[in-house]
Amino acid sequence: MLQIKHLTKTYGNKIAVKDLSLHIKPGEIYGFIGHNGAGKTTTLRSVVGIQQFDQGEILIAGKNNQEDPLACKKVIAYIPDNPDLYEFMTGYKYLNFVADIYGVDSILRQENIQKYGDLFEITQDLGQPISTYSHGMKQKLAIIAAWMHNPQLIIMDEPFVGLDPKASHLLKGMMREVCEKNGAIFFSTHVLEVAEKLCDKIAIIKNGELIKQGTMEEVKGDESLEDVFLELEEE
Ligand SMILES: Nc1ncnc2c1ncn2[C@@H]1O[C@H](COP(=O)(O)OP(=O)(O)OP(=O)(O)O)[C@@H](O)[C@H]1O
Repeated sequence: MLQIKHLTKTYGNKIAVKDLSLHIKPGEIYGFIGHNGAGKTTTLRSVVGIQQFDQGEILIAGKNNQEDPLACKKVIAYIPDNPDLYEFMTGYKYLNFVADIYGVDSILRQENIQKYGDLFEITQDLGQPISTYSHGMKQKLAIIAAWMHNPQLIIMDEPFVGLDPKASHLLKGMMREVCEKNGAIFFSTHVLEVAEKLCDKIAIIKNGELIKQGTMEEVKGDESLEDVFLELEEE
């Protein structure tokens, strides 16, 4: 579903990501963890095609994201670390705007807006401008927008930040559902307890370089993910 091959990205003299390779298969929830400034956002932004990179290749469902960006964007959804939405739009307007971009038919969009609006308990707020929403409400709206076109690959940067416990629980279930339909999820998080419970596989990045990856068992063995992560950080 997603193949990152030898990705390198520099900002001036700073190497943000160095020779990073990862393979995420259909049906997998893949967690991406690392210290602040490790290179997670840089990697995710390169995958979704909103940032140029210096070297490497990224394939999404077999297509190169630089040579065929539209085909790639059609099958993915991206939730950035900060839900910077169009504040002047109402929630409804924003969801319809996203649905228009992806060509979602009117029946499916209404179903999705109703279903996820009710589940996240923001249906009654969808008529209000986004500028009046709390951080968590904006995050919920960004999640509903991401799920609007039934994407095959969902990329999320710190998706649980700002969500209340019920919404976090709901999102975890939605992530699992995507994978049961043979989709895949690649997401960054600092919440290691969530990663440990939720992820099939995990990659740990340190100073731009991948230092460990594999199934949860391969990465942590009998230890907790937190202990393994802290040990690797010390090395
Ligand atoms: N636009 C930019 N210009 C210059 N340097 C940048 C830019 N964006 C990121 N960096 C640098 O690249 C490195 C990786 O940053 P990145 O945002 O990818 O880290 P991260 O792992 O997502 O961190 P965090 O967990 O804090 O969100 C950091 O050293 C950061 O300072």
